[in-house]
This record gives sequence, C-alpha cells and structure tokens, in this order.
Amino acid sequence: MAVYTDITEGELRHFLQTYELGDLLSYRGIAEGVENSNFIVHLERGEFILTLYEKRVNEEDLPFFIGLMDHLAAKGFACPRPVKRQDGTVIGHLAGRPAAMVTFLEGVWPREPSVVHCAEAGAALAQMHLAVADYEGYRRNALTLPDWRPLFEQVGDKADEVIDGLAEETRAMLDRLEAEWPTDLPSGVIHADAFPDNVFFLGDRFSGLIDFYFACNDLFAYDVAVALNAWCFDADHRFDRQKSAAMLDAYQRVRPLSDDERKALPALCRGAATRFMLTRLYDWIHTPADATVTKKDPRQPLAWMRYHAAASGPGAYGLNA
Ligand SMILES: Nc1ncnc2c1ncn2[C@@H]1O[C@H](COP(=O)(O)OP(=O)(O)O)[C@@H](O)[C@H]1O
Ligand SMILES: N[C@@H](CCOP(=O)(O)O)C(=O)O
Repeated sequence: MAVYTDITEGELRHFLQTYELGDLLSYRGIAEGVENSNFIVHLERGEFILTLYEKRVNEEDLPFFIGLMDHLAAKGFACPRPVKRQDGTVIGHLAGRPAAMVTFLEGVWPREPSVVHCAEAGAALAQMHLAVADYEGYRRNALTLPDWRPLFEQVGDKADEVIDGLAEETRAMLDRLEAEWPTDLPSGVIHADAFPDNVFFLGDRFSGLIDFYFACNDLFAYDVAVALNAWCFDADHRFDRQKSAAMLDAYQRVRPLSDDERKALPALCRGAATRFMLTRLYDWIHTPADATVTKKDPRQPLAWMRYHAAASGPGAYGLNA
C-alpha cells in the first residue's frame, strides 16, 4: 500500500473546504501504487482520488501533469480529470505535501493481461500519442539515458548485494545504450509508465489511463518499448510474441511506426528495461523500512533487459524485420 504521508480526518476536512464537493462521507488509503500517497475520498458529490505527491514528483512539474490530464480529457481520451477548487486552482497542500484531487475512473487493471488487453493498451497508447499533438506543456524526461548512470552510481556496488554480478552487468548495458541510443525519432508527450496497473478495463475493453506523473517529452517509440516490457512478459519472464505483435499491430492501426522507429525498438526496449531495473533497485535499497509500500522487485526488469540484450531486430517483437 502506498501511503507515505498519512492524513488525519481533521486535516482532510480542512483541505476539502477549498472545494465545492459537499461533505466528507468516508475516505481510505489506497492499497496500490508505488510513487505517491493516494486516497479514495467519498464526498456528497461523488468519489474522487486524492493524491499527495511524494519524492519523485517535483512541485514545479505539477502544472504539466495537471494540464496534460485536462488536455487529454478535453480531447475525449479516457483519463482522470483534475478537480478545480473554489478559486479555480487545482494544486493545494495537505499534511505538508502538494496535493490534488482527480475524478474517479471506472474499471480495473488486468492482473493477467491477455492478448486482447495488450492490443487495447497498444491502441490506447497510440491514441494518447495523437491527442498530445497540440499540448503546449513541455517536461524533460528526468529518467532517460543521461540520468541512468548517475542513478546507478547512487547504488553502486550495493547492486551486487541485491543480485550477484549486477553492478558489472548494468555498467556493460549502460555502455551499450550510450553507444546505440536513437535520438532522431518522432517525439512528443509520452506517458512513460504505461504498465498494466495504470491501464483500466471494463471487461476486455480499455476504460482509461491513469498515473501521468512520469509523463514527459520523449520518443513515442520509447513509450511503446515501456509498454512492451510491462505487458508482454509472463510471470516466468518469458516474452510472449503473440502479445507484442497484438500490441504493436493495434498501436500501428492508430499511429504507424516509421522504419527507423521499428529498427530502434530493440535498443529502446533495452533502455526501458534498464530504466525500470534501476529505479526498482534504487528503491529496493533506499525505501524506508516503515513506508507502507510493496517494493517492486528489480529481478523482473533485469530478466527483460536480458531478453532484449539478445534481441537481434524487430522480429523479436513479432514485427516483420
Ligand atoms: N482516477 C482514478 N480512478 C480510480 N482509481 C484510481 C485513480 N487513480 C488512482 N487510482 C487507484 O490508485 C492506485 C494507485 O494509483 P497510481 O496513480 O498508480 O499511484 P502511484 O502514483 O503511487 O503509483 C491505482 O492502482 C488505482 O487503484
Ligand atoms: N511502474 C513502475 C513503478 C511506478 O509505480 P506506479 O504505481 O506509479 O506505476 C515499476 O513497475 O517499476
């Protein structure tokens, strides 16, 4: 359960006075998530998600995230809509943290994603990539190639205490990524964390995308690479080409990938796997013992990294070479 900052009922009632959503009926911490503290708040006017922004979210980035959700929702893309306070602003403070409320999205995330879920997620990601075309906000990706080595150095040889040999393997992967990373590909605002737990479904159908707090400007194909990692490996870390082919096919029906994007896919997948391995490794070592959160295992993205290290070309993902 990700609640790093707990709140009292008194603090919450005081905070809610800045909205026009009626009386507080109930609230509870949400037993999921990793980055921020989330609460479901039941008010007279309905249910809302209250987020207290924690360590990886800079307060100055909040207008970018809030503006992006507003922009996407206005375009008809299914995502939470930020809730305005009486004074027209969205971001307030609660228990010493920046805080905001968004609308509650119906649906559940798929615990065991099927081929159909992968296709739906691919199409949704492509729709988002089209819908951001006229979003004016800009945010540099704070977790891309130049940031990975410094992040790794904060872990250093402690990596070997978590997984034997990991320090050397990671350094070799970073060397490879620094030599091969593509730059000249179509870019725009990407979600950057389109994992199954951020994609909601009603039955087999996509019902909405949440958690835009890693969103940033970067390569669209990198976003696809994140999703291939997150959706297409099974519990035993085997890559499922049927799922990746379904995801890529559905994505391309909405936004075709260029030849250069397709060629770059193995490198982008290696990078995406490395990025999640590094943040999980960092959190594995640095998360305070008393934080109410289920830490994510760096072994999983390490297995993804190894699959992509051996991938020779787009064929490894079910794409025609
Ligand atoms: N708008 C929303 N509607 C419904 N549930 C939500 C919404 N936002 C978050 N949640 C719930 O909160 C959980 C954690 O949210 P998430 O944004 O992924 O947290 P974190 O940023 O901490 O990783 C989700 O898995 C979901 O159950
Ligand atoms: N998706 C990341 C963790 C970020 O957590 P989220 O709950 O914000 O998706 C990972 O799997 O490492």
